[in-house]
Amino acid sequence: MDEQQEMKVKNPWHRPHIFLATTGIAVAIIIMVSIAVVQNKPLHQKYKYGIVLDAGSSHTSVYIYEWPAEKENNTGMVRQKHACSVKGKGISSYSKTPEKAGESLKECMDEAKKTIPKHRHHETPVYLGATAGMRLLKMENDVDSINVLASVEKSLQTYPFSYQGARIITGQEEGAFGWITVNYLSENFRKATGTEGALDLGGASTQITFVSGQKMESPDDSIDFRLYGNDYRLYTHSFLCYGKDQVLKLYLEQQIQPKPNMTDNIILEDPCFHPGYNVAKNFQSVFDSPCVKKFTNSQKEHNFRHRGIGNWTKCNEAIKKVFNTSHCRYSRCSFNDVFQPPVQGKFGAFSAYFFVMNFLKVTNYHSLVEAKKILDAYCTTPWDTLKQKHPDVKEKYLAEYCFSGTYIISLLEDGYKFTADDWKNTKFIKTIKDSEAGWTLGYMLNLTNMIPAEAPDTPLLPHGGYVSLMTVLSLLIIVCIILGCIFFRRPSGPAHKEII
Ligand SMILES: Nc1ccn([C@@H]2O[C@H](COP(=O)(O)OP(=O)(O)OP(=O)(O)O)[C@@H](O)[C@H]2O)c(=O)n1
Ligand SMILES: [Ca+2]
Repeated sequence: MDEQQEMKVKNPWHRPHIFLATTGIAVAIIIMVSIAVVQNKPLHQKYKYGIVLDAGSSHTSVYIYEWPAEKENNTGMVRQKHACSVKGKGISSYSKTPEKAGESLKECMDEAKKTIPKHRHHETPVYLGATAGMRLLKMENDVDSINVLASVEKSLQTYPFSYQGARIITGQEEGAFGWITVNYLSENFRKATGTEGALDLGGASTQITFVSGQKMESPDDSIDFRLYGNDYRLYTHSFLCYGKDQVLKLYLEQQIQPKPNMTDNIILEDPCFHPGYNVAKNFQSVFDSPCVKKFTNSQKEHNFRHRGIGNWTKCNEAIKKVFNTSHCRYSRCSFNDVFQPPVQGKFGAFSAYFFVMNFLKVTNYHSLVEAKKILDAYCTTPWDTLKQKHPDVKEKYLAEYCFSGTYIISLLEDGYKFTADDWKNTKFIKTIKDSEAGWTLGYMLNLTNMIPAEAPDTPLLPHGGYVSLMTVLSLLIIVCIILGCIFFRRPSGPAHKEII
């Protein structure tokens, strides 16, 4: 045996399996270190929290959001941890007893204190945004609206959180932040598929928001955003008085056609209410809103009889009249002389869109024609039959679903000019990945700068992928070490024997 042969036998590096095992270990270690450096993320996430109060016209909700502290600039990371519905009506209903507006928040805010870990309290921002109910109160009586806001502010400041203000948000903010919420939760800002529009139907106002490539003819209805490195031109409009409760007042006012010499003998035969529905109502209580103006104060003292006749076709015809389509100063309008480009893409419809359609069991799997048939059948159902069938549903809601469902279809079709295809592209939603759809999340993301204009640097891998890869590589190293040990120790091959 020559010298070269002897070297080969004595030097274990010359054995291919040892060489392979060592190279495997080295490569695995290099990959692991590189990924760990790029990933640069602790395994135990620390969570941060934020609180938003949605002071709506019909009720107030307190939302608690949470997100991993290290990932706050990534889309889809903030989620709803908890929601609490404040007992009673919206804060605008306390216009004559403002101190009660603040008191009403106590239960839900106490719950927030328990839900959020104590050491995070002082850094948790709290925002209150009031919507159409307070916009209407401000129009009616500015001082009353200031007092109500002062009362909720005083109450919120007694909590250990970081109070950031209570204000009436604009209809444009309400629409735009609802759109941000929907697209943030669906992670559409990073997808090539584009964004979806947002439809919000509240008690007092309604919003439509979508990306449009058309020329924006009215600057008030247009907002430009740069989010995660993409530019978006949004069309958004909020219709005050066209929420589900206020539009019912507009409709009833039109049905009654107030006359100067009105008495208590007025009977309203209403196609949007069920046969057998027969309730005495007070003009004052029905028409207590700046949205309806045709009743004089003396007329409001009277009562009227509200009788249902359950006729969907007539109901639909009557509802159409709440949309004024006789003038349009732009190239195209939705209604009431409001500019609107043609709707485009998919839509997520939430709040009362969902409550009403969910009750009626109408989805976008039904065609528009089928949806109308379902409503027709519902509207003609006698009132007594309905009450027996749904003993747990609040009577006020139950009585109004025929009107509200018909209004929703008319708002989409006659108001926003949705075609049967646009209807198919519209989903009625309550939540997206367990977080409620609405303006609050978008509002908080904006105020805490959690939606950057440019795409933030993202980790190489999602957390799950990172953990899996590290595990596989660790196993590979262990296997290589074991193999290496075995082959190092074992005398192998005939060459060895020959030496001995
Ligand atoms: N399970 C429910 C809950 C609410 N509603 C009704 O749906 C409407 C809208 O509710 P919401 O979206 O909560 O309206 P607000 O936010 O209070 O009103 P706005 O946004 O106009 O200020 C209200 O008439 C409310 O009474 C309903 O029909 N069924
Ligand atoms: Ca609302």
